[in-house]
Amino acid sequence: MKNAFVIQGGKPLKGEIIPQGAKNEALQILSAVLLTSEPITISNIPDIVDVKKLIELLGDMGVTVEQLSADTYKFEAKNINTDFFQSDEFKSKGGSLRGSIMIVGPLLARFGKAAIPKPGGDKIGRRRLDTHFLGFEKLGARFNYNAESGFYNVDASDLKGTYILLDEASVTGTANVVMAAVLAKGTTTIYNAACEPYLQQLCKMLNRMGAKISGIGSNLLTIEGVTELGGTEHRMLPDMIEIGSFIGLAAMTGSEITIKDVHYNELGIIPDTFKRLGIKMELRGDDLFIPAQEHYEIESFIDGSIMTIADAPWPGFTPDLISIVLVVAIQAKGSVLIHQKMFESRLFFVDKLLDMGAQLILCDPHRATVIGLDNQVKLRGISMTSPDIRAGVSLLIAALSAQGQSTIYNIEQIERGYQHIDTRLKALGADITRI
Ligand SMILES: CC(=O)N[C@H]1[C@@H](OP(=O)(O)OP(=O)(O)OC[C@H]2O[C@@H](n3ccc(=O)[nH]c3=O)[C@H](O)[C@@H]2O)O[C@H](CO)[C@@H](O)[C@@H]1O
Ligand SMILES: C=C(OP(=O)(O)O)C(=O)O
Repeated sequence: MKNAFVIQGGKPLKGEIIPQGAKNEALQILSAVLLTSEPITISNIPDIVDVKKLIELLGDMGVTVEQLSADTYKFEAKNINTDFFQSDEFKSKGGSLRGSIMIVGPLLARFGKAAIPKPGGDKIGRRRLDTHFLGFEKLGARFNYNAESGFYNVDASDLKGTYILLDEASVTGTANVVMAAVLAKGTTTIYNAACEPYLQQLCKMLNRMGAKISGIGSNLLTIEGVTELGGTEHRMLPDMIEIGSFIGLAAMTGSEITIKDVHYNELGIIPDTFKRLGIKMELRGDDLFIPAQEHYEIESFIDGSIMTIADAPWPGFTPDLISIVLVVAIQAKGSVLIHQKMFESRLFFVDKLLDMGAQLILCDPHRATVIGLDNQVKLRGISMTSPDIRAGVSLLIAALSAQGQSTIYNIEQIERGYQHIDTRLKALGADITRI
């Protein structure tokens, strides 16, 4: 299997790119098909490794999966084999991606039991699951850890609605608890709920299936339990993290790129955050046009102090774009403090950027100061390994902007979340070879 990209950098790109369907929405929406025995048709499903793994896992459990077109599937969770959850196969497949944790909520809601293997996902710091466990427990679930098998078995034969104050606004945690609560008896109130567009999309889909969720888009959700849910159709939003990545790519490589059908109103603070780095963009209909820019200048705060870009739960700036912002700042004019608050190991990839010639200081595991080069000096190509999905794309952007050849190993990390990325960037003129 070919697992590296060789990139000849320094060539400006040009053209149109269509963002894929959202990875993190897809993982929630696909898990929700387990909530009903009726058919659910989902379109704009991204063709990426994590999503394919989850679809395969659903099939292993007994869900009928029919692919209707390249990005549209029909699912029918009529006959679910609950014994599968104790198998080694489930342990290895379920344990290989983060999103698999979200099948637990629907399974508890519909079958009263589930098992949880330790989930995968990026190694970007501690990734605890307390919010999921505490939420399920509040609804009446009981956990039993089997040290021998490495599974948490959960029993939830009688879920009852209640008031739940989440210990943090966890994205997958909120989705999981919502999916458990929709079929619980009585009313559940979830406060400090995460409210990313992923969750809004999930709640809207559940309501179309017959659920009664109000407060969508806020951090206070009220869910009146119903006895059963029916089928529906759902279309995934474009991936806002991919859109942010393409904005960064355009700026850093001095390219003119049009990002098609971005659903601008769902992008929250993302465009404004890139604008704070001085990146110009224009909304044309629902397409985002990024002009070729030789220079972009980082703004200061109103009091004249140095700009800080930090992540926060939605509607704050998503942590999944912090690595991209960091890389793009390297060729800006001015300085910026990048603060990755949520994850403690997500900035360590900057040692590769230093090797490429970036001017930055890693202040501590959470913070890096970038002193922009203003395109006076180009980065130089090197060989490097991608540690996680977003660092991987950031390194790819850096490599495309650099002089000379770069090699990025471990591109499985990138392909976990970016669909056919080499082919799509080649269509814009990028020189990328897979080896
Ligand atoms: C499959 C999926 O959807 N993955 C996303 C999901 O992961 P996931 O749902 O696993 O992440 P969580 O939202 O649970 O939390 C992420 C990290 O942030 C910390 N935290 C969380 C909330 C908070 O208010 N304060 C805080 O510090 C948590 O302790 C944890 O370390 O959300 C993350 C945070 O947007 C994203 O990076 C991941 O891409
Ligand atoms: C960290 C991410 O994904 P996961 O939660 O699947 O590891 C991400 O999408 O940036």
